[in-house]
Amino acid sequence: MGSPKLILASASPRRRELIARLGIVPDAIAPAEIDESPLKGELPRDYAVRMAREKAMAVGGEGHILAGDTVVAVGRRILPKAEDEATARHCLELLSGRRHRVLSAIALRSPDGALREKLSETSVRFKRLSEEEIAAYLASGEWHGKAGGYAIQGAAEGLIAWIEGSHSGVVGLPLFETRALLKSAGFDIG
Ligand SMILES: Cc1cn([C@H]2C[C@H](O)[C@@H](COP(=O)(O)OP(=O)(O)OP(=O)(O)O)O2)c(=O)[nH]c1=O
Repeated sequence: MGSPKLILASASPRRRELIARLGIVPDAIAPAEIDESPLKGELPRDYAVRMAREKAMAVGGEGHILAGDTVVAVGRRILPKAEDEATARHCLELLSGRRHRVLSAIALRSPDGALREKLSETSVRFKRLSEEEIAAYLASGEWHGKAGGYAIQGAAEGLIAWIEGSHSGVVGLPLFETRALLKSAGFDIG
């Protein structure tokens, strides 16, 4: 018997590319529209898991539904997705020269209603960023729409001194956790 059907509840091309590295092509892609505001006092990891779960619940269709959510946190503080340059600058100034965490949660809803979740946690440290480095990175535009105002899969990796955890998790879909979750749901993965 082949693998069950998979629906990827995501608008992110990066999640599609990452899951392809496991040899999986989703049967359908269905972006989840949900309210992504954190609750008052919500911890970063709780927020990431809740978002992944809500995305998996928001999408319909026949098959297993996989969703993910990636959150950048400094201590208990959840950084925004940078939609404008001022926000991106603010994030980069905050991340400069210090360690932060990237929480990447995934949720898989099975046709029988069962919901499985996993969380990947990665520590990342940027070098101390000079004004020139920040200005050049802002000019690249790569921060646009990214949690925490950077994308490790682009030029920002040249500014990252150290990472411990899951590189794919930082990009948006932790492959170790995703493979384990899909396998436990009966997917045929080599
Ligand atoms: C830190 C970091 C974030 N990001 C991106 C991934 C996500 O686009 C974004 C986190 O937002 P998410 O809400 O996790 O994902 P999304 O809105 O892009 O897609 P969807 O909800 O439809 O699945 O930040 C990177 O691409 N690279 C990085 O290094």
